[in-house]
Amino acid sequence: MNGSTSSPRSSRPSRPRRPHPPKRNPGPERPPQEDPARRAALDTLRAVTKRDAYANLVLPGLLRERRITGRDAALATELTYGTARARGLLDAVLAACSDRPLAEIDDAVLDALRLGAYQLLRTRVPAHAAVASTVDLVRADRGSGAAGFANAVLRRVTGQDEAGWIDEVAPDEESDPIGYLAMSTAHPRWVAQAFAEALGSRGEPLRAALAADDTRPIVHLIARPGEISADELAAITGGDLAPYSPYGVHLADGGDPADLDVVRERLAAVQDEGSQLCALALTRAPLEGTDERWLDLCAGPGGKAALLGALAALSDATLDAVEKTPHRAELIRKATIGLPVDVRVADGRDPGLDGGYDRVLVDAPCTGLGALRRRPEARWRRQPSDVAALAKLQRELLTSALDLVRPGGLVAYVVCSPHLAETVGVVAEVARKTGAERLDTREFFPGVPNLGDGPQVQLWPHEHGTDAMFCAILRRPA
Ligand SMILES: C[S@@+](CC[C@H](N)C(=O)[O-])C[C@H]1O[C@@H](n2cnc3c(N)ncnc32)[C@H](O)[C@@H]1O
Repeated sequence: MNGSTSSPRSSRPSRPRRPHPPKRNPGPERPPQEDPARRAALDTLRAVTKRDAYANLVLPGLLRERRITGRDAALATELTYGTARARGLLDAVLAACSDRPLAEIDDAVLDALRLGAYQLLRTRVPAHAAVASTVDLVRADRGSGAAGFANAVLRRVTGQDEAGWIDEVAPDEESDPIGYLAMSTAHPRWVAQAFAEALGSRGEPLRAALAADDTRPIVHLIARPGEISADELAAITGGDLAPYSPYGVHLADGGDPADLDVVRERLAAVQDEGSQLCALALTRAPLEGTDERWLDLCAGPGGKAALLGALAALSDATLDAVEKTPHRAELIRKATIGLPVDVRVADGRDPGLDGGYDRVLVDAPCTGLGALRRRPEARWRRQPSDVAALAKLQRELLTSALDLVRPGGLVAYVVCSPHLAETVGVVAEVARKTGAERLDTREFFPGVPNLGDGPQVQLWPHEHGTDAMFCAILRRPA
């Protein structure tokens, strides 16, 4: 606990909480001075807390609606995403600075406190501005009593910088290195533990992997094979050729890629380079016999299906795309217009298909722990209890894929997660039960460094600049 905390939790008598003053009472001291960037940030954080919204979907709409642009928009974005990512660390600090448990603090006040604490600990916003602007927001939303409380808590936060607070609230680094790294990089402990197990590290690689979740990902585009080359796409967009995917382009900065003419005309699309590489790996693995019927068993919203469909068109093959959710199946249809792709709404575990496919992709539903940098709040929303149910579904889908592929045919199992229970755990068990052969998948990622001991491939943001995609290619026994 912070020594300056005025009334320790244990000494507080339990008594009914007073209702907050009416919302419209601005308090006697001064009228609230709302800053549009911080208001947009707080309103987005409220939507994340109240209705499980995605910050990166809510905020752009709010900015547009309120005509917030330029530096204000940049500030709102930085504060919103930064606060959502750092939530666990901010909560630990706020708990140390508050004389009541966080669970007893009004949601709206707590979200504002997080926003204020984030500015104090992780930005260069002057402390007085961070405190005053947050107190103004709280006063406007919850009145002067709550504003006084927020002011007191945030003043305690100003007592130390981030490093000082980490020393105080994190587990001991020597005896619990994973717990320490989890707190200092603002990750739930179970996520840090899962990364540590996948990396085989509790040291620098783990720190780098966790830190990479706080970096803003560069937009990756894919030049649709047969329509436009990566060189042409790079020249049109001013981007750089991707280091590993022959179809990939990295966009330097700024702007909404959906506004690009090449994207609107479907010559290119937004797709992480790791996703491109995993879909390509399936097509690169050598196959004896026929090679004309491909299947994507979990295809929505259609990113990999569009790439596979374009490659299928170039090699006289066809692709069947299965998706359980009708609206996502519709997205596949849109993404694959003009390609030899047949979309079917079905459960991939029993899709009612004849089988006999030459190549099958299983891009299974997963925790998404490999793409935490894309969804600011995701690390706090996922629960360790999600993993077992997903792993069961993943095993069933992979088993179904091996059933649908012809003898000697190939299956790529892909997830956007490094969690061992979703990756090697699934592949090892299904391979054992079905007798499928695990190929050295690293061979189908030519030029990509640091792929470990194989046979599977685990990509990492801090190593490869991609999402943490996992890929294993299996062959059904002939
Ligand atoms: C990781 S996403 C696939 C991403 C896609 N391959 C792409 O590149 O755009 C997994 C998809 O599987 C779908 N899904 C979930 N359970 C399924 C099931 N039992 N059968 C088929 N699809 C399922 C989800 O709706 C989701 O669209």
